[in-house]
Amino acid sequence: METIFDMETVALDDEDSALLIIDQTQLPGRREILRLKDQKSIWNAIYLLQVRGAPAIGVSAAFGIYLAAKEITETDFEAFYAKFEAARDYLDSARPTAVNLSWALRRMDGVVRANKEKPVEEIKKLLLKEAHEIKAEDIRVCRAIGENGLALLKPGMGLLTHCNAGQLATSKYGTATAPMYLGQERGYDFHVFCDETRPLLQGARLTAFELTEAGIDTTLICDNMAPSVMKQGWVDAVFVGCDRVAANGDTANKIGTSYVALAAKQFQIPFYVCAPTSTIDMNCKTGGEIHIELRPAEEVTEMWYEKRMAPEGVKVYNPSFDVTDAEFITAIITEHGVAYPPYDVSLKEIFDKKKGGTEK
Ligand SMILES: CSC[C@@H](O)[C@@H](O)C(=O)COP(=O)(O)O
Repeated sequence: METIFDMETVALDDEDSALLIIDQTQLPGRREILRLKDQKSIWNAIYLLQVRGAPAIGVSAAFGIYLAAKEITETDFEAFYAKFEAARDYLDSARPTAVNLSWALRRMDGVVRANKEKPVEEIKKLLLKEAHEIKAEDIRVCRAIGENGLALLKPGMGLLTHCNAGQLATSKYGTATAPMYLGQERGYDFHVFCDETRPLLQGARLTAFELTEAGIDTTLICDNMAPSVMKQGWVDAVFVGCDRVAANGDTANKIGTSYVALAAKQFQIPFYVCAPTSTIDMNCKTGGEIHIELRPAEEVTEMWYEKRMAPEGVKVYNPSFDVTDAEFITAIITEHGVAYPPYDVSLKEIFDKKKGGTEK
């Protein structure tokens, strides 16, 4: 039977002008590939979390804006660019916190602006190439994060993760899960605890699913059980992903992450953030500047339950992310190396190293 690792989280069918995604809202029960052919359905897929996770959103946006550009019939650059900009801003409005969305769209926009002297048809080809490169880069970046993360671990360790920063959130390997997958390949025999991650259950539905599918020893826990599991000495390190890292190391990730970090600090367990440099926003000085997405009340009161479980009329506060202060983060693992506090210095060094290389 086809496993989730035989499927692509995000792909492009250029011939059919369609963005292909695994519908993550159906997992683990159904493995359905959606073919998205218009901008509204791509926007909806991002907003409704049919495709989710910061890097996967970035790759979807890159293919999405390419498809939008392909549809534009104007051959005059100014007329083409006016429509391109409108499509770019529309996609960018789907979700605010994961910086990879605007990062990928900015990168695609850069291709258009840098080639404005060329015929529009040529620009479209360059956009296609750039979108494929963003995806290929995502795979290389996740693998490098996996190697850098694994170097911090020993065989037989107990790990804990929150939300899904896995293969389903990226093009391959995941970020927080990459050291787990590489460890599995190399016989490390990790034991992984997955927080279920209320309210949308990305940990239960997605992380527990992909880790068990990979044959990794996995235990699902409710979010409020992490301190108890830590107290019993079952967790040697926490690995989480991120949606936006500020220049001082403050990190926005799925709601509940900061509570895991607090518990890890209490039990002196290293707390690692796995961060592609595309998720580090050096223009954002501190976590206080990060726009936290608020989501509909129904996600808390009734979604995933057969019957509504909360009283009608109750007020609901449903932020999708929280910010973990830098002081709770042991290290930030990037594709260019591991950054330790003080992050304002070490993250700058990581970017200097990146500039010396070929990646954007
Ligand atoms: C490598 S994915 C990192 C983050 O995007 C992930 O941890 C997360 O918070 C995802 O939130 P989601 O709302 O499911 O998109």
